[in-house]
Amino acid sequence: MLSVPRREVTVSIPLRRDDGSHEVLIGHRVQHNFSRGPAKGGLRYSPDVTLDEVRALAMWMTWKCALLDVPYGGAKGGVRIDPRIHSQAELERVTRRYTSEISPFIGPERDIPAPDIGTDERTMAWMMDTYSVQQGHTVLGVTTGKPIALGGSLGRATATSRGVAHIAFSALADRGIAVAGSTAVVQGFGKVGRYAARFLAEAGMRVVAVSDQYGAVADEKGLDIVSLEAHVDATGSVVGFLGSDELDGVAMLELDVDLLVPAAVEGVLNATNAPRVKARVIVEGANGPTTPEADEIFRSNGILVAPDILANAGGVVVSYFEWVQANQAFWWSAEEVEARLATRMDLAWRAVTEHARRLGVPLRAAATALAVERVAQAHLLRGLYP
Ligand SMILES: NC(=O)C1=CN([C@@H]2O[C@H](COP(=O)(O)OP(=O)(O)OC[C@H]3O[C@@H](n4cnc5c(N)ncnc54)[C@H](OP(=O)(O)O)[C@@H]3O)[C@@H](O)[C@H]2O)C=CC1
Ligand SMILES: O=C(O)CCC(=O)C(=O)O
Repeated sequence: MLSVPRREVTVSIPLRRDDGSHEVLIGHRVQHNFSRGPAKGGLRYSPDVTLDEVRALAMWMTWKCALLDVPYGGAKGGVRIDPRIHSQAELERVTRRYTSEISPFIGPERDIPAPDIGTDERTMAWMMDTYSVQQGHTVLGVTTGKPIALGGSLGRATATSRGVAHIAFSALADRGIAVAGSTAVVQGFGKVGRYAARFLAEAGMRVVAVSDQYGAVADEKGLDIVSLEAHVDATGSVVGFLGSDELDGVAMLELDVDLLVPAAVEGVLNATNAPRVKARVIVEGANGPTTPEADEIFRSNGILVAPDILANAGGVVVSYFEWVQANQAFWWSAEEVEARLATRMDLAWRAVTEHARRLGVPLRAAATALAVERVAQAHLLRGLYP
C-alpha cells in the first residue's frame, strides 16, 4: 500500500488566453497516503510536470510529514504550464478551473495544497476562494501558504529556507566546520533559494555563487544578498548583478565550497557531475535534487548529504501551523512560529542522525526508515485493509 498512491486525479483545464485563443492544459493531484491524517503537499506549475513526477513528489510528502511528526499524509499537484509566459489573469483562470475540477478531493480534512515551483501565495488565495465559493462559506484551512491578510501564517514565506539554514548549521557543525566565514553556493533563487541565501549570509557565511534558470553569478568575497534580491526584483533574474562574475549554472555546482544548497529542481546532482562535486556538505532545499547514483558517489567521497525530506521540511511544518491557526481562527506571533519551527527541525535532525549512527547508514536511509516505520505503524494500527 505504501509503494503506490491511494488516489490520482488527472484533469483537463480549458484556458481562454487573453488574446482570445484557446488551449487545454493537463493537471494532476496525487494523494499518496492518508494513514496519519489528511493528505498535504504543494502545487507545481511547470512545463515539465508529468504524472510520474507528481507521484514521486507526493510520496516524498508522506515521508516528510511523518519524519517531522505533523499529522498528515502526502500529496502533490501539478499543472503543465509555464507560468512565465502567462498573464496573471490567465494564471487566475487556470487556478480557479483546476481547483473546481479537484475540489471533490480536497478540503481541510482531506487534502490541503500549498505553494511549490511556479506558484505562490496569490495562487493559494485563488484556490481558497474558489473552494470557499463552492462550499458557500469561507474555508481558510483548505490551502496553506496564503497571504497573511487572508489567513496565512507569519513565518510561512520564509519557513522552508529557515529550516534549510537550521539543518545546514547542524550539518556543518557535525563536520566540524564553523559557520562564520565558511562558503556556500545556492542553486535556485526562488521562494526557497532566495531566503536560504539570505539566512546563510546573515549567519556570516560567504555565499559565493547563486543561480536561476538564466545563469549564475559569483563573487569569491561573498555576494551581497540583500542587493541581489533588489536586483532580482527589478530585473527578474540574478544575471547581470553589478560587480559579480558570470558563471555557468551547472559548473557552479562543482565549486570548492563548504556547503552546497540545491534549491531548484530534481536530478541536478547526477552520475555525470557528482564525481566533480567538491562541497563538504550538501543540504537539499529542493525535492529530489540528487539521483541515487550521485548519492552513492557522495557517500564514497565522504560528502555529508542532508536529505530533502529532512532539510526542506520547514515549509510543511509551518503550513501545519497555518492550518492549525486557520482552523481555530487564533493567530500566533512570528516569534512563536519560529521557535516552534526551530524545535521541530532540531528534534528531527537529532532523530535522524541518531538513527543513522545506530543503523550505520547515511542520513537519507535513516530519515526514510524512520518515516516509513511511522507511516507503516499508523497504517497497521488502522487495520491491514483500511
Ligand atoms: N516553496 C516551498 O515551501 C517548498 C519548496 N520545496 C522545493 O524547493 C524547490 C524550489 O521550490 P520554490 O523555491 O518554491 O520554487 P520557485 O518557483 O519559487 O523557485 C524555483 C527557482 O529555481 C530556479 N530554477 C529552475 N530551474 C533551474 C535550473 N535548471 N537551474 C537553476 N535554477 C533553476 C528558478 O529560476 P527562475 O527564477 O529563473 O525561474 C527559481 O529561481 C523545489 O524542488 C520545491 O519542490 C520544498 C519544500 C517546500
Ligand atoms: O507546505 C506544504 O504543505 C508542502 C510544501 C511542499 O510542497 C514540500 O514540502 O515539498
